[in-house]
Amino acid sequence: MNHLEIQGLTKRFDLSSPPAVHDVSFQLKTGEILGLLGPSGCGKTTTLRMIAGFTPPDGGEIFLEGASVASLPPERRRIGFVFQDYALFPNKTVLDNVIFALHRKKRPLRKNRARDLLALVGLSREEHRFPHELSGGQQQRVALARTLAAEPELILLDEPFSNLDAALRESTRADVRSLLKCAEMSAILVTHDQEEALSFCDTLGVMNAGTLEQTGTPEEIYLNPRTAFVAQFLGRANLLRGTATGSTARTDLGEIAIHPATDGSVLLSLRPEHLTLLPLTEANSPDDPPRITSREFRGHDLTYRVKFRNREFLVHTDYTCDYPPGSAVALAPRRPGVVLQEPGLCFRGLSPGTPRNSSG
Ligand SMILES: Nc1ncnc2c1ncn2[C@@H]1O[C@H](COP(=O)(O)OP(=O)(O)OP(=O)(O)O)[C@@H](O)[C@H]1O
Repeated sequence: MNHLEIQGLTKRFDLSSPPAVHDVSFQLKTGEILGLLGPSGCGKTTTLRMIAGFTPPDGGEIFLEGASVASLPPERRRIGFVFQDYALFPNKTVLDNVIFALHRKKRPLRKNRARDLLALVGLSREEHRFPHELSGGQQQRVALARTLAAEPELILLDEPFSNLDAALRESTRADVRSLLKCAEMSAILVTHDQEEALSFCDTLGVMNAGTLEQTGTPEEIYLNPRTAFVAQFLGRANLLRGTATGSTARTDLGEIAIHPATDGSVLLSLRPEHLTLLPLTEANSPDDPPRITSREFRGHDLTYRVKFRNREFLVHTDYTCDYPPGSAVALAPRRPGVVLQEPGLCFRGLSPGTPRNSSG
């Protein structure tokens, strides 16, 4: 059974504007960490707040362990919420902050349980400190210990790492992920940081303007983006028009492999690392060949901008594929172009409008 199931969740704050969240559906398995990813204002926090019970939905259903939570107030949903600003009590010690969240436990048991939780988040030695005596990452771990103290069945994390500097953010999110995994907690992380989503989450949902455009594992979404928005929001993408006949398409780059098979006009996504540069030969030398406009050495790879037919392609190669700026080169795909969903597009073997993968 799914731990959490959301069906057709919808919220409109203002009748004169489009809904903040429109017909959002997804599932979360026990112990799974789902990332809700999308640009500012796309409806991530509103979705989280509806699950927690802070914002009433206008439509749709939320099931926890198969039971609807519609009639339950936030405190009876057994959902923990970790906020961006940690919301610790500044005048209480670390230990007392956690003890405060244990009010449902019998008084003599509280201190030991709080110490167990602080040990779990690696802060036993800091129990007598006050929040202002801790680093941002340590404060975040206290907030997590306090949320775990309430023994929630699900934890919702709203941009919990955004106040930390880059180095601390990376180590804190690795710590928090392993804590959640140790505790076998299901969690939803809201973020607009794609690197955070990729490294922290088991599955992702990419939101755009109130709707969920695609769900799947990070690999599925990265390698098979469904729409141009997803292709460009998660990673970088070269978008290319073409005319498809089955598994190939005629494009500015010549005839290239595509997937899935389709016919007619298509919009394709090619990741920069799925393109490569080759020396020009008589066979691949058009009148006005692709030309390198910039070359950036990035240690383990090289990033090129290549101008061809009045547009720019982004290409990532390994450092051995070395051409100086200004060179004329051949531009070749190393993987099939991914056919993106557009209105009216029909994949071979599927009826019009059918998503090409069942995960999203
Ligand atoms: N209480 C509210 N009253 C009116 N409009 C709201 C309210 N809360 C959110 N909105 C609007 O709903 C839309 C979605 O907001 P939401 O906070 O869910 O986006 P978000 O994806 O979490 O953004 P961010 O990444 O900036 O936090 C926005 O247009 C926002 O202005």
